[in-house]
Amino acid sequence: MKALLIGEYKNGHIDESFYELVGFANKIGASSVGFMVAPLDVKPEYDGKVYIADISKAKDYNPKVHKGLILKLVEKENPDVVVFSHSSYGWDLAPRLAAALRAGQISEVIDVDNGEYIVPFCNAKLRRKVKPNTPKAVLTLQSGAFAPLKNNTAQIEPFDYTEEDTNLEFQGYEVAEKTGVDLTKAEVIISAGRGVGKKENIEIVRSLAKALKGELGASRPVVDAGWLDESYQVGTTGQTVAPKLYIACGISGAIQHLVGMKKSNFIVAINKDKDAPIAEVADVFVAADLLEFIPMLTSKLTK
Ligand SMILES: Cc1cc2nc3c(=O)[nH]c(=O)nc-3n(C[C@H](O)[C@H](O)[C@H](O)COP(=O)(O)OP(=O)(O)OC[C@H]3O[C@@H](n4cnc5c(N)ncnc54)[C@H](O)[C@@H]3O)c2cc1C
Repeated sequence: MKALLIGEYKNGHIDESFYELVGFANKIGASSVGFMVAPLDVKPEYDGKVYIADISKAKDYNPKVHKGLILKLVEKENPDVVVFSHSSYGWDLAPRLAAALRAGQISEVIDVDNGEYIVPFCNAKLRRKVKPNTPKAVLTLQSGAFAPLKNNTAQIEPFDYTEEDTNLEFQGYEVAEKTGVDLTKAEVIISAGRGVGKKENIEIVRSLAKALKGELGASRPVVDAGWLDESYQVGTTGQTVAPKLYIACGISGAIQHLVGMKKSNFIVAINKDKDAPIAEVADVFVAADLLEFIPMLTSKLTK
């Protein structure tokens, strides 16, 4: 098995997600080569060869140009799998590449089992195993699903730029405006999940946050339901946090939530389902109905 790992270079540095692709290749026992559009003097910490297309010519992003480069490299290296991060770059480029290669595309891989790729579905409530039935496959990997792997400085090989596309011009990155609460600086976060049941019950979690002098956070369904605004959301499409203490209340532990909070120093999960996946990352798991347990805990703390 050979993997072509597509890294991303953004705002002056290699995106750390590249090393998760390296970790993935290592996990499946594949040999690998890397590729990224970057300055030619970039230094990926990767034990192997990384092809670099000059970013001053190919620009940060242009789907036609970047696809053209990768197609050329696929011809040269003949990988079995081309691997992207499940980022906006990967979302846009992986399907284009798969269509051009007539290869199966598997999005949001979170694990591998005996040659089958595991991906979430039904809003990540369930997982299924998928196996491509084409000789090559194009994958995107969910961020945080594979442990990053860094090695020595890579051997760099400049990769020629030939494609041109004058119809599109890269305009730059725009950072989404931050409104509301900034959870990235909080030392204590108490997050409410769908398990709170209804908007009014958010107050139960808010009281605990107040008693612990912490900030209130939320999983996505709580935001989608309009119980809290999106500035409270933790996860892939919310904030990434690393507080000293994170208490997940009625949160199942979907990968998209875990990615945003699993670097917390100490994690407590309160969940009535003792088999909830959040148990895998929790230091303390309280198997209880949060509607009974949290008011008791808050009253002890405020006595
Ligand atoms: C592209 C994409 C991006 C996403 N981005 C994010 C993101 O940034 N952040 C995010 O959080 N999610 C995100 N999601 C959604 C994610 O996949 C999950 O659906 C979501 O995290 C589940 O939220 P939850 O754990 O609150 O709800 P559920 O999965 O419904 O879990 C509720 C939990 O509460 C427990 N529970 C129920 N009642 C009680 C009670 N009375 N007491 C105690 N426990 C109880 C249940 O046992 C269950 O474990 C994303 C999904 C997609 C597809």
